[in-house]
Amino acid sequence: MRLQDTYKLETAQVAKGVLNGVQYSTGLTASDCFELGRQSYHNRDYYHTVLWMQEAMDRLQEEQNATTTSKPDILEYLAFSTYMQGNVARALSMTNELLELVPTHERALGNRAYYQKEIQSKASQSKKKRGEDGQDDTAIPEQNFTVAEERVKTWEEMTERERYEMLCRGEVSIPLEVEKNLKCRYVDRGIPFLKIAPFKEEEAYLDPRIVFYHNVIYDEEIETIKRMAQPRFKRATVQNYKTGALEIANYRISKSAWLQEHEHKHVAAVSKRVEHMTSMSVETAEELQVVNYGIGGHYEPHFDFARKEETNAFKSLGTGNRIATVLYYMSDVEQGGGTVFTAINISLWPRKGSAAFWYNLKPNGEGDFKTRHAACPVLTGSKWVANKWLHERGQEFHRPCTLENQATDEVDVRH
Ligand SMILES: O=C(O)CCC(=O)C(=O)O
Ligand SMILES: [Fe+2]
Repeated sequence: MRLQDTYKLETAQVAKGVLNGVQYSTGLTASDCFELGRQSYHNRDYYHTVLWMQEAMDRLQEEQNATTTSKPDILEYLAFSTYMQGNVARALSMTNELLELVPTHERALGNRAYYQKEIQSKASQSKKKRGEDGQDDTAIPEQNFTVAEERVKTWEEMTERERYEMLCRGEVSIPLEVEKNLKCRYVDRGIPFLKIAPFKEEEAYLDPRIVFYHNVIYDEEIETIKRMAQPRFKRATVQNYKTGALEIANYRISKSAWLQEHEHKHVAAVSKRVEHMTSMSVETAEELQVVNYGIGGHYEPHFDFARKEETNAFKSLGTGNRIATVLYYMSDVEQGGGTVFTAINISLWPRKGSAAFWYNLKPNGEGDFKTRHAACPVLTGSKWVANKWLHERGQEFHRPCTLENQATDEVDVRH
């Protein structure tokens, strides 16, 4: 249901196994759709119950020998959920249809009486109101459910959720005045090794500076890392805002594992490369966090740094706050799975072998709220990433702090 909403997928298309125009599977039967409707119903999600029960009904009509799902069952869910959605008249007509099929259906009889009473009491209420101006008051009011056409909202008017979903769907392109200043370059940072094989750096945004490095993790390293992480995978956790304790949360759905540099030369190499990429020390960095998102896996908008009030976060590490993030992409993702920044409205798309890098803290050590970001739900395929979080301690000579707010990060353009 989350995927359906985020990616605006039509129920009939999903039921056919078609996602954004790509045929993936053979499609769903009436009883599959019924089951999805039933699950939605149990989650009190009447909106999706109606969508999926309606689809079950359409499929049932097409299927010749459907045995597991029956029309009365569908009608019962459909009628009640339609009522819960506020359309009593339609709920009543569905209940009548159900009673034509099963005249003795007890719940339906009860519901019919209830719906009729509700409609009558609404009618008499509106009679009283209308009586005042002498208008016709005999008809039962028609339930009219046309949705007024909405004006397109500006970014400021949208909720973060709406922005997040739009960014995930790739509907937001970067403004021209921002894009025209973005550059790609080869960087060697004066490091002999990089002079031979410089990094391919691509700017994705300038304030805050978010860059991509391409071809910075090799297939062989990726294979090692995946192989090592797999047996250790646990459901990913998040830190409790107040206590600092690690907890499972529905806003982060993925599996993760931590790898140490000394465990394998490939882990060490990937970690060391972060130093070259960022010109910072990994001495105080966290271990490499490997993350795998399956279909529907996601991480809703968050900051990687700890806010002032989160006094317990990273306390035990004793290395200060998370100054920067390097996010290695270890797979392409067929559909979905972007990394989106909801405060500055940009989407990054996973590309196997690339890494994204940004500072979470401003040069004065305060958290940069513009770095708020999220991992979009994976629609098809599987997404693998590895996080390397750099900490403040040990960076004094690499990224000196300033008293000012403004970014002083110089772009290294040496060739
Ligand atoms: O997987 C992604 O694209 C982002 C992951 C992320 O933000 C995190 O793990 O903190
Ligand atoms: Fe993050």
